[in-house]
Amino acid sequence: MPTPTRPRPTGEPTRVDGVRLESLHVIQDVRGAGRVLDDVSFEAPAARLTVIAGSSGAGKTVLLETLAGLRPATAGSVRHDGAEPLPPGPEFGFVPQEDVVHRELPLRQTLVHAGRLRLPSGTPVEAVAARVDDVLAALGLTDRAATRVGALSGGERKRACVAAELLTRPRVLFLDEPTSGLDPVSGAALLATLRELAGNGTTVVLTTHVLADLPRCDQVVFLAPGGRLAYAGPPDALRAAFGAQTVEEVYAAVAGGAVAPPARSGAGSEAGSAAGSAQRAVPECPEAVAPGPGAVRQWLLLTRRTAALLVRNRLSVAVLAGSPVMIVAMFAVLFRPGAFDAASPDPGTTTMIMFWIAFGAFFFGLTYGLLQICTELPVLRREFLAGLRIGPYVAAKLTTVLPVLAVADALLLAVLRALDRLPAAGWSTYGSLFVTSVLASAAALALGLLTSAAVTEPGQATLMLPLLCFPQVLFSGAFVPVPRMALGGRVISWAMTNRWAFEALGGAVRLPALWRDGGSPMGPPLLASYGDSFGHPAVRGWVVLVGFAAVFLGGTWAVLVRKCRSYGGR
Ligand SMILES: Nc1ncnc2c1ncn2[C@@H]1O[C@H](COP(=O)(O)OP(=O)(O)OP(=O)(O)O)[C@@H](O)[C@H]1O
Repeated sequence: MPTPTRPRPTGEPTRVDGVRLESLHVIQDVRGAGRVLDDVSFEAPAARLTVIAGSSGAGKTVLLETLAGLRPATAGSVRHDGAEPLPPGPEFGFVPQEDVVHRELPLRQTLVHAGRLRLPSGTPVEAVAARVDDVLAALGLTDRAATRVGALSGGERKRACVAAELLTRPRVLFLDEPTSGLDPVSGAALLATLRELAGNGTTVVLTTHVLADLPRCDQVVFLAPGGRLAYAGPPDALRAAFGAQTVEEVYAAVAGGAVAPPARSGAGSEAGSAAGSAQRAVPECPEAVAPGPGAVRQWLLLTRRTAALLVRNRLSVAVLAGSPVMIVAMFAVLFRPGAFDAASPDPGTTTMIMFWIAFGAFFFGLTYGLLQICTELPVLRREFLAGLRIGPYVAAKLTTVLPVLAVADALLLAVLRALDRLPAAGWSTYGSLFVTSVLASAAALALGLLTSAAVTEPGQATLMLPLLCFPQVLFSGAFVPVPRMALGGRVISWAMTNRWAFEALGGAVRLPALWRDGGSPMGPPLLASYGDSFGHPAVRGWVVLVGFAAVFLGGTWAVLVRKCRSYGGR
């Protein structure tokens, strides 16, 4: 493992004007967990490093999110510079427990993407690059700039998350357990970096389980089980406040219900002064901060980033390239050539070829979509706080992945024609087959995105694959023609995109005429079974597929807005 490098100074660091934070008699009731914070009052002074400690489940994360203004308090209040917390903007930094930078790209490129999304609209590319270089140097990451984020050590990756936050020079930075899982040297280096940030004016608040973090901060806030404040004050007075020899003894005393006397802990007095100042304070007018990029620019930036991530992700590339190759290979060995020969067709095979083209297009779309969102939800939620809009985000997924799907669909049709598994027909027939395939893929991609947005982890998305595929096969109308289905089956088949794609494809290659006039004894009975399944204009199927895609994309948008707005359990 590379030795953690100490941050290097980069000329004269720009001082920022840190935010003074106050927690005033905060009570936080969480559904399912009861009272998590119980009358917590303290002040986190501007330009200081405050550490929130306490045993597991004491409410440290909830307190951090409440102090950050991400969770409204059930009772009591939180003040930033004596006023209501403003919605998060460029002056606000927040690093949750999960990593909030993509792992696929080199560190510098990752930060340039983050900078272009977060820095004010119109910031020149060179200025973004210069800012990224400054931040990399300030965090001692310059020599790791070309390394893929996923290949960084845990401590370096945590600093990479902090780097993304520093791009906008935040006045306040919240971090949830940034030193957890780091070796003592990496943890100490990160703490030193955060101290330096506080020295430059940023108010830094972090939660921790690491005892060594406590003496390195300016103030300790100690939570007792049940979310009561046990201590708030300087770290060097912590042990004395509990009559303890070691910090471990403090943990044990607090677990047993000990609370430091208010006068010594400073909690009461500071809370008092905080409350007083809250009444006195004239809410400061927030500095005018230039807005970030608008919706169209966000869409362009996200499209570029999604494309870069797509080609860098080995699993995506394997799925992108592997699925069409696998399906074409299976077609070639499964079906004999010439099934569409007008003089002696093979009606059963023509049905199956149409079905598997429809299902292939569906499968490409679904598999491409399923891992798109769930693998980066923590990044999206953090960027949402920084001003990213969900509409451009979902649109960027579509505009990046759909062209790849279109190429896969076109290749599938071209190879099948070249292998004589599709009829010799004109451009209008193949144009219709192509449009139907692309729309089937688009609807499936949208279904994949919706599923990816709705699940809580990638493993669940993978489990959803068979669940989503089975009904599309069974109720497509290929194996049991729709007119032969029971009433319930017919109703369900309406909701299957594969049914509409299958019928439009069958109509495009004129299956009814081939079966009726082709001279195969199998033709007329099949025609009787399928009824008028293929008798509608392809446009009908296209409209239905576009409708499904729109509904699924709308659902994806709604789910993501709900998930992003509920940051901090709201
Ligand atoms: N969204 C939520 N829904 C239900 N319970 C919650 C939610 N958020 C927090 N809690 C509960 O609130 C309590 C405090 O949680 P919190 O994550 O703040 O603890 P913590 O001190 O940070 O713990 P740890 O150190 O283990 O991370 C826990 O009992 C937790 O289960």
